[in-house]
Amino acid sequence: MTTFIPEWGAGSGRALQLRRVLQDLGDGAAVRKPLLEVADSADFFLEHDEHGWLALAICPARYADIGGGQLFAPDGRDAFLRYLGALGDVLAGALPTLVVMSACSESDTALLAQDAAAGGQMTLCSGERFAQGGADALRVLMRKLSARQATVLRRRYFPESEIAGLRVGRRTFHRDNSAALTGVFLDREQEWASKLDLALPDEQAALARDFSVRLLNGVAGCGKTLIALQRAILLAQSRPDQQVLLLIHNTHVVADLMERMHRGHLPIPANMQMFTFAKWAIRQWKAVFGRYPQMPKGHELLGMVRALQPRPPSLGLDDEQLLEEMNFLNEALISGEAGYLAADRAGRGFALREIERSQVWALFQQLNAQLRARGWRLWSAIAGEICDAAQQRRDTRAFATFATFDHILVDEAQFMAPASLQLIKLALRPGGSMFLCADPRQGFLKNRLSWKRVGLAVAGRTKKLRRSYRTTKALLQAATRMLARQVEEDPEDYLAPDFAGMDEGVPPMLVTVDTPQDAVDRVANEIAGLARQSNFPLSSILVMYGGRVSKDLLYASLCQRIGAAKVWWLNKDRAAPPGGYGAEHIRMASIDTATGLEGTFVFLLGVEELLSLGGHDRGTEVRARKLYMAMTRSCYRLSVVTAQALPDEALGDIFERRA
Ligand SMILES: Nc1ncnc2c1ncn2[C@@H]1O[C@H](COP(=O)(O)OP(=O)(O)OP(=O)(O)O)[C@@H](O)[C@H]1O
Repeated sequence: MTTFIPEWGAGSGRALQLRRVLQDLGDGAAVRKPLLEVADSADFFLEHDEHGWLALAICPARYADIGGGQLFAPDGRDAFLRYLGALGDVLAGALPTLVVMSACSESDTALLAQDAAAGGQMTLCSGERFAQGGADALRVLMRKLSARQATVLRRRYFPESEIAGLRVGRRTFHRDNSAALTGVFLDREQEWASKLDLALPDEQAALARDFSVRLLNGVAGCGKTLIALQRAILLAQSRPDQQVLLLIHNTHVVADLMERMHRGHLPIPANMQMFTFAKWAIRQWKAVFGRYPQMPKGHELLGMVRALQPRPPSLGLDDEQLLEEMNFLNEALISGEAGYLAADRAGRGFALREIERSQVWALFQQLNAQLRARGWRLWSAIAGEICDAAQQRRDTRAFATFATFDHILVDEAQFMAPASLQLIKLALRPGGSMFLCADPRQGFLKNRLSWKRVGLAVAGRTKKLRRSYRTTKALLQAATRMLARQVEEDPEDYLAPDFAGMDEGVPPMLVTVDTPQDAVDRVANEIAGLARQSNFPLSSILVMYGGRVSKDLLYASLCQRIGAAKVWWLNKDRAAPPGGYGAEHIRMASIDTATGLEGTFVFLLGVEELLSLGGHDRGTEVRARKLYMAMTRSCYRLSVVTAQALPDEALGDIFERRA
């Protein structure tokens, strides 16, 4: 089937007829319509894997308007000739162009063609002939373009699909400079996904009175973040009177994207904003309540929870589990005990009987009262409090400074709680659109929740992407095998990766050392070795650490080996690298905040806890998903360094072991 980019809905009779012909081009063909204003553009650009390219222009002018026959009216004729001249000018005439004179008869079109002396790569035909000739006639007219010509064409008419500022990835050290000349673009499926619903006929757009939602489900590294970013920019550029918001889960990814945009010379349009959800939610809270929310520090909060627990604890929950359950109450927007007793806690990892739920509810009330007395609140309460306030006032327009948007795009939506999604919905203007990107396999932070349960009708509005551009086959297979062994996937969300055509690569490596200090030394040594090889940019190196090593020691060792200005500790220098954008640096991040990041060479240490898999409880599932996320950060080589010997059978067929 021909891929229409953007997809067309049912339109007028004439559009349907056109679509029918183009549809017959079949598999391997794409029909692109420029979405940004480009002077003198044809209406469509047809690309066929075997036959090449063809520009297609539909000219609705009638013969008399152009001044056909012997009485050529100079104005109409000149304008028509200028129109043809501009169309034929693309790629110095190398691109064949078909102009369909949709309102002219066959004979009139023949006269026009003669008179206009359209020749070479320019063909004129009547609407009738176009319908008769069908896709076969189009294939005959198509011509292959060189990679460079195709790049010039795509940069001119579809600049939004070019991947700017591409940094890591295996091609970085293949020293493939040809990418600069031939460009790297979203693949057809990605481009299609990035432009879904962007050319709805008016009658369909009017149907989306409330708001429209799309879900992009994709395997790790299939380009979800990229697609969300490109779509947000395109929306902002093509609809300058509308407001666009891109929400990203991870602060580091925002910083990383800013750096990438800086490198690709891509400015953020004035009507687009990019935030982490947390930062945005705090701003919205302030807009509603007039001040910034205050929250206790982690240890203060745990202390309060501990003090609440009866002694000896009768609930069988440790302090962290109790706090997690209280956060669940906020995140699931549960507002009363009855609601809690009836709530679906599937996937929470521990069961609670009715009497226990009542106890938790009472403790939750006590904690909230204590927090309130100090002017504090749980972070998890932020989104729900705004939603409640909106409900009481019935309308968010009552909050003068509450920001609303025409389009909201959410990356890593698998981490969003129902309350967060509710807040996002609240910020959507009527008729707005919501575009969610998710990889359910990496969803280790939130409990299994279906989109339906959070009020988002994504059935039939979900696109799945299975091809990873980041990792190698060996790495993705290893991560997939590890996860499959530990986690029973939800069939609704299951997404089998497509391994076809991937670089083979080598399996991940597991290095066992004696102590956590040795693990730090080993990683610092390897990185110093890589840094000495001038063909590996430092930015291709990512170090992720877990709780079993000293992060300060790791940072100090790396700084000592390669220089403090060359180590970007993302959890410390949150917004920008120490040497500023554009400078070379390795990146170091806690595994808890590494979602969305990537590196050609990835080092993972201090994660012994994650490697002790086994069993099928919720804790194991959470650890396995986290390990899966971490393993799929690597584009090429992954080294895991552990200070704890693992039994051979544990991860024997997942990792290649090294001493
Ligand atoms: N068509 C493409 N051609 C070349 N590189 C691509 C293409 N699509 C994506 N990439 C690259 O693949 C990498 C992964 O993309 P991205 O981070 O957007 O994936 P993701 O689906 O968000 O991953 P994850 O969910 O695992 O964080 C990026 O380096 C991106 O630039």
